[in-house]
Amino acid sequence: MRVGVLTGGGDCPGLNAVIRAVTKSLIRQGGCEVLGIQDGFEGLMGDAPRVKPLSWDEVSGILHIGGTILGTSNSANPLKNAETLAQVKRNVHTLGLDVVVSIGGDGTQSLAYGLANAVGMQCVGVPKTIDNDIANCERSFGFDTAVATATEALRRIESTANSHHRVMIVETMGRNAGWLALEAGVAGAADIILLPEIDYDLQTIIDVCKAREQRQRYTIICIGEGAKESGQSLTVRERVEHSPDPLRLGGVGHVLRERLQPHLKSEVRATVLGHVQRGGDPTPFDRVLATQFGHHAAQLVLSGQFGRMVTLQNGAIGSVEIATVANTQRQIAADHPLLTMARDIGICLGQP
Ligand SMILES: Nc1ncnc2c1ncn2[C@@H]1O[C@H](COP(=O)(O)OP(=O)(O)O)[C@@H](O)[C@H]1O
Ligand SMILES: O=P(O)(O)OC[C@H]1O[C@](O)(COP(=O)(O)O)[C@@H](O)[C@@H]1O
Ligand SMILES: [Mg+2]
Repeated sequence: MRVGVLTGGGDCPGLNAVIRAVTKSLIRQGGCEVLGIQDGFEGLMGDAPRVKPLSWDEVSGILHIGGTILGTSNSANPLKNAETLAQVKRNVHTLGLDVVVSIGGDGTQSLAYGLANAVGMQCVGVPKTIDNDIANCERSFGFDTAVATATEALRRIESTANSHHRVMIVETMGRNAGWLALEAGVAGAADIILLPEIDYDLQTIIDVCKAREQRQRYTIICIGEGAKESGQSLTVRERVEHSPDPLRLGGVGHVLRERLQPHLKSEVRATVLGHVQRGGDPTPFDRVLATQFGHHAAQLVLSGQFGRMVTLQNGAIGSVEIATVANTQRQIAADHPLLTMARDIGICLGQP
């Protein structure tokens, strides 16, 4: 078999671990020829494909390294028109690919699903995201690393907040899902956690900060980039018009700072964690999970189970139809036990 491997969407710690595991399994168990497609679906677009052979040696020594040796794209749109679809179809044919392992998030899986339908390109999906927002997958690699980085940042912010008696806002990534803000907020002992799933009431936050001004004299707020005040709109950093998912979020921490400051005696400062959450080497947990995902993707390929995405459900590695994942997002349910726990121990979630 000749198998293509690509990484799509935002990069994420653990991608190289998946590339390594899937390639080694395919070579060792199936005697496959593996081709790395460069820069996500972009490598299958244009007049000629851009690929590099993935040999055993090529994927050795990359387990622990962040990012992706294949490069990635979070704006390529092969579904754009008949011309781009024809390019992909021709390039897949020229390369003689039997199947493409698409390692990526909701967007990449949506594209994989769309291409299977439009040009018959066979795909096996592997979920990746620091946002942990892929449907039917309780945990993707990259998330644990991002939580660890954001938690470390919150700890560092706390000592300076305490010294200056400030209200410190820490903004995490996560798009429209609050998993990263919630788990980092809990692990980093945030006093207030604001999530995209729960619109916040400004007065409630002011009240909590004022009460803490009297007692602890500092407050830590952890806010997910997709959070918003009740009645207000999302904070959009940038619009990428040609992308199917054009809104790039960011900056809500600063918006909240401006709203809060006039009401408080303490100084309010905001820190946007940004891409430090996506960069760097994966944690041991993510290295193991990514290796399991890569191995399982190879089993799906070798057994001809195309159109499926590897997943983790109830602690077990398995797979689901890519169709059930495309064009959906996994958000925190209103009755999630972590939310109940947070409220019960006195963490403010922005609601009265
Ligand atoms: N609903 C969608 N349908 C089709 N393509 C999408 C969709 N959402 C995003 N994309 C495209 O998928 C690619 C990766 O999306 P992105 O959300 O950045 O990464 P991820 O794969 O990590 O979710 C980008 O080229 C993006 O334009
Ligand atoms: O690097 P960019 O284009 O600013 O994208 C930032 C976005 O990518 C992420 O880091 C990861 O999202 P994806 O997993 O969907 O790629 C989001 O948390 C964030 O909103
Ligand atoms: Mg996405």
